[in-house]
Amino acid sequence: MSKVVLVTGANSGIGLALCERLLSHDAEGLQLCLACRNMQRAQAARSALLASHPRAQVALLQMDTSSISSVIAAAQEVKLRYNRLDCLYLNAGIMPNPQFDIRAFFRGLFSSRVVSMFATAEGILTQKDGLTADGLQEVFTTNLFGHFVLVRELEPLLCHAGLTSQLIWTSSSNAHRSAFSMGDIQHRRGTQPYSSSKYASDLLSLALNTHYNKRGLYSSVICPGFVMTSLTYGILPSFPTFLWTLFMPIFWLIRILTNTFTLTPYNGAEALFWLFKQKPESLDPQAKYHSLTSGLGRNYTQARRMDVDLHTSQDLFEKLLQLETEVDRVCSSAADGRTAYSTTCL
Ligand SMILES: NC(=O)C1=CN([C@@H]2O[C@H](COP(=O)(O)OP(=O)(O)OC[C@H]3O[C@@H](n4cnc5c(N)ncnc54)[C@H](OP(=O)(O)O)[C@@H]3O)[C@@H](O)[C@H]2O)C=CC1
Ligand SMILES: CC(C)CCC[C@@H](C)[C@H]1CC[C@H]2C3=C(CC[C@]12C)[C@@]1(C)CCC(=O)C[C@@H]1CC3
Repeated sequence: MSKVVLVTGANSGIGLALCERLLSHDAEGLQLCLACRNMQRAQAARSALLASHPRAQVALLQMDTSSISSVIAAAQEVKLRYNRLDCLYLNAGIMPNPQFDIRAFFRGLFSSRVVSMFATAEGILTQKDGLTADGLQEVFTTNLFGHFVLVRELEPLLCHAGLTSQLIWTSSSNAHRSAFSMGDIQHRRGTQPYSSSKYASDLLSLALNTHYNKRGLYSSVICPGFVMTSLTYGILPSFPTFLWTLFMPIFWLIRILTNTFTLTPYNGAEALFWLFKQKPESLDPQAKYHSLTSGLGRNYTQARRMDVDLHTSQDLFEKLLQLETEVDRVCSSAADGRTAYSTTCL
């Protein structure tokens, strides 16, 4: 029986490289569904995949993870098309308006924190977040909450008696506990919405295991390392792409110090692909699976313990459930014409 795999943010970067790797592994035994917000880019990605795997089954699904109504409509469509889902990759993500602190970077270069700075970008990167049409924080909704709603909506396809399914989150080494606050899960007030959203995905994955393992659904988290994609090009927008290419020899040298410099989307997708081949029951719910590339260019996956605890993960899960109910209430009253479609109160 062919496996049904859905990937969000599949039209570029790490998501697209993952699709390519999955099809190279098993082109005919998969039903791959690319969930993307921009159908033109999605179509281009599908054509590229079919060019190298002409017999593959590759479907497209329109979904904008920053819009809750779009996520719910997409989930409805998935339920019409498939009767089960084996693997759901929660990969779509944004880091809008990044601010790179050059001074902090140079201070870090000449400190004992240099390796950790290159691996995690701690202390050198902030972002300016915006609001979605629903009045939610954009980074939180795109990276985390839209995916949470998707999982909840797809529960009937993911939880099947006697069978197992997998959720695989693309998190980051930039996920820091210090950026996250339980009193402000959307990160309305801080300057590190990206780090906060990724730390929240680490917590949420643990909570999802607590709630769903007994129903055959397992959740894991990966970190792709530092990969050159449109997301990272956006960090230094004044840098033309060729300058990044000129830096490649420096990055290869840094890779000798920190094997987190995976650099290519293919290498970055290593842990995503590795997890697909594992028995979900055998995975550690408290581990983050890192894509790593050695100085000699060898790709491998390594599990590292996450800085998460059950109590905090449970608190976040409950807050997300509350927010889901609230968004649902606002959506239904908007549909009845009772209130404007806005959740600025959340
Ligand atoms: N590159 C890196 O070094 C690292 C990346 N990551 C994570 O990897 C994931 C993939 O990023 P990466 O491949 O680097 O970057 P890309 O920008 O290449 O890919 C991001 C993907 O997410 C999609 N996306 C963004 N916003 C939405 C939305 N609202 N609805 C649906 N899809 C959306 C993009 O679609 P569109 O083309 O329409 O914008 C694109 O397909 C992200 O979660 C990122 O945080 C984690 C650690 C390091
Ligand atoms: C010679 C200079 C131009 C080098 C600049 C390097 C930095 C731009 C990068 C060093 C560590 C990188 C990093 C990320 C972005 C780019 C760096 C800050 C991420 C934050 C990208 C997104 C993630 O999820 C984690 C990455 C950690 C490392």
